[in-house]
Amino acid sequence: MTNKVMIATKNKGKASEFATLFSQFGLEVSTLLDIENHPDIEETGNTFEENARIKAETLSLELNEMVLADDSGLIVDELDGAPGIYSARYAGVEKNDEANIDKLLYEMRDVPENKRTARFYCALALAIPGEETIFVSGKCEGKILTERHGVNGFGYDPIFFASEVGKSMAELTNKEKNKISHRSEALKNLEPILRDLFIQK
Ligand SMILES: O=c1nc[nH]c2c1ncn2[C@H]1C[C@H](O)[C@@H](COP(=O)(O)OP(=O)(O)OP(=O)(O)O)O1
Ligand SMILES: [Mg+2]
Repeated sequence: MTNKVMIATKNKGKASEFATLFSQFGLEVSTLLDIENHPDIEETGNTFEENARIKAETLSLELNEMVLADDSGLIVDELDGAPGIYSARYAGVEKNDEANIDKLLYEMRDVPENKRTARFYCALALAIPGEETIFVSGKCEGKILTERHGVNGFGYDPIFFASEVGKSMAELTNKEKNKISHRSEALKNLEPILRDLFIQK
């Protein structure tokens, strides 16, 4: 077994977090960003898990190797769970973080502090050729801020107040975020499976 994990993502923020997280296991990561001109894999599912499955299995079939995929997003209680699986395209244009934040701040403009609860959710799918795809998930509880704080991270991080640390996600270093994030919690749940797969035999 190689010491590389292929991740079906084009998101640089995720790629960087996974690189740090997997380095703890002595594993390196590659992503769709390393494959020249790879087309986007369309997310046609109705749940985070379905979309993670589509991304992982599509690339796994194409490469005939094990592939991990992450489908994640922000769930806002006052907005009945929106933007949810549509987080990346909330403002209409695909993957425009600034426009997505602006839209969310606008939708939440009249919502008082005690009703601004939200959570990040991450579904991971691990597709292995010839085997059933494995799913794990993680979440991170917080609140939607009324303006941007911090410059680190990606996506909605500047307006997500992480309750556990009392700061916005974008005020955390990559290492600090990895201690509390939905993504790291999901990966912790995958750890025993990864150990089995990568154990030296
Ligand atoms: O830790 C996070 N901190 C801030 N924002 C986050 C985080 N995790 C997910 N998010 C947001 C970004 C994007 O608006 C959506 C993910 O959408 P999602 O389809 O899973 O990822 P994506 O399209 O950016 O990359 P890809 O599908 O190639 O993995 O949720
Ligand atoms: Mg996506």
